Amino acid sequence: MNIIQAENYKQMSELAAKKLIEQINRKSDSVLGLATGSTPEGLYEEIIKEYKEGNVSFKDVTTFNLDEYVGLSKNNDQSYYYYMHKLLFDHIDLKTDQANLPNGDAKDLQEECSRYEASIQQAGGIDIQILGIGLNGHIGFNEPGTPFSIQTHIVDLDESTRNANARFFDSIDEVPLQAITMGIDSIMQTKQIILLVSGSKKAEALEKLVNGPVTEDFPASILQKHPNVTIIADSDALSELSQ
Ligand SMILES: O=P(O)(O)OC[C@H]1O[C@](O)(CO)[C@@H](O)[C@@H]1O
Repeated sequence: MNIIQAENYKQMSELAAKKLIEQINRKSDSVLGLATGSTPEGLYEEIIKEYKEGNVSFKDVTTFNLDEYVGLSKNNDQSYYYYMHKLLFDHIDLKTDQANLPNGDAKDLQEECSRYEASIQQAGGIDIQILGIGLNGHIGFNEPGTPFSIQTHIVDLDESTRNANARFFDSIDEVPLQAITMGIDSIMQTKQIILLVSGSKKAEALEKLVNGPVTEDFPASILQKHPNVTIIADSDALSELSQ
């Protein structure tokens, strides 16, 4: 694993944007894997800035998001569909039909998982995947105990994850109980991974990811086995590693 130390959140976001833009400028029809949560918000701001300055175009790019809540419609302002449009897609020249998220409002969720996984394969696989990490080591919404062999699937969200994400909702009761997420196997099949980690709250999780045992009890530990992972972390997140 290659670890890049950023001074702070802004620099982490700039470095990640630079890597994504280099990828697109090298291969205009790149397939990007995108993440939600607080961590990539700065990355998306940087990308929009670079796009507006004419440094990159997304017209041939395809994107796949990691996950989506079950039961929220696209118009719900807590859905990841809404988040991605508001924070990125509405500001760049990515074609709407090239921007993919699991449909958490599908009638047949199982079928939706298979359809989503197949559409990633049809697009030729993901060239570069952006990841964040949850405090309990989740990547996407793959909670501790998720089999490493699983592809896109429906998950019951951990109480700790619902609590962590309650800050985006009016109350914890409104946080969905389930989500659709790309599985660990789907993530491991991506060609390159950029993991973003910011803040002292994530320091312990990052230390476990890098130095801990590879175990389904801590899903992110599987990244030790991926051939091309770059971690971009700020100094607060790296505090447990550098001791
Ligand atoms: O960036 P945050 O908000 O700390 O979230 C960490 C991770 O948790 C999720 O939001 C899912 O809860 C992931 O999509 C994200 O990578």
